[in-house]
Amino acid sequence: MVDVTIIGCGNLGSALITGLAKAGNHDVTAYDIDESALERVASYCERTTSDIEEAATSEVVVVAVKPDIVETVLESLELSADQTLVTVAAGVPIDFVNAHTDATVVRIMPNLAAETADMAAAVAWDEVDEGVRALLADLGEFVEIDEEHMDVATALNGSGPAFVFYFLQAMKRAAVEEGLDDEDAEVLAAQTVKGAAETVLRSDRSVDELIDAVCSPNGTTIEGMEVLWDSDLEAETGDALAAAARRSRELAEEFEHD
Ligand SMILES: NC(=O)C1=CN([C@@H]2O[C@H](COP(=O)(O)OP(=O)(O)OC[C@H]3O[C@@H](n4cnc5c(N)ncnc54)[C@H](O)[C@@H]3O)[C@@H](O)[C@H]2O)C=CC1
Ligand SMILES: O=C(O)[C@@H]1CCC=N1
Repeated sequence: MVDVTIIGCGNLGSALITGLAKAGNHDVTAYDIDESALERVASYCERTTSDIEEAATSEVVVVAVKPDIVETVLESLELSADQTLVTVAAGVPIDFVNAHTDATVVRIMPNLAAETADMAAAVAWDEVDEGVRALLADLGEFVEIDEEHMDVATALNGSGPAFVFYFLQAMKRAAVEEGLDDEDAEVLAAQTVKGAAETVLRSDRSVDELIDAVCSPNGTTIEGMEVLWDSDLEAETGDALAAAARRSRELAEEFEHD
């Protein structure tokens, strides 16, 4: 059992807590200044606290507050060199966090699918941290990247779930327009996205080969694919990703000027 504290139990912090509870390999302490946030996660963790000193005793301390609150939290958090501080905040550089703590700093870009242990995460570290590696492995898939690529990771796997939710909803709405029941359409759209993603992760075939495998000659799929290939969807998706990455770089600049 690795002791982990999650500081900030909002959307992301609570997803991490729920996912870790599912895996069962961590002793989790939840800390927040908002009592109602602690109440919402209480059944998924070993303890909740609003005492920062108690929160600071774990081997791994994850700071999951909004980027503009990170500095306040770091200033109240006394960690030692044998502890690890994990930062998840968009745009907050490792150097900034290092300047506020004696702990080893690991920067990750997680996502909301931590809740079901289906998280995609990118991690940047000077040296592999075994405690964080085990935590990430429990929550889904992760890749190691250089910190300079954190902005694009933030856009791809941090913001990415929202982009996929949007696409899923567009598929669902179109099916409802064609007459399908709303709930049935949601189940079919969501399971289709999940299955397609699993297929990409588990298959040796490229995405283009997989598209080809669904497109029967003179069948239905090719008719839809022709519409997508003729559309601006690929360019628009690229623009959405670029806009999110640009915002991550902007946030980082704010920290460099501090
Ligand atoms: N929401 C997402 O999908 C993702 C968020 N992140 C990062 O995670 C961080 C948190 O984002 P969200 O969970 O969406 O925000 P949120 O607003 O849902 O949650 C933040 C939590 O921090 C708490 N908080 C505020 N001040 C605090 C303090 N001084 N001490 C302790 N707790 C405090 C709030 O009460 C709240 O429960 C951000 O830095 C964001 O960039 C990263 C990847 C994905
Ligand atoms: O929108 C945001 O700023 C955070 C970071 C990545 C996902 N949510």
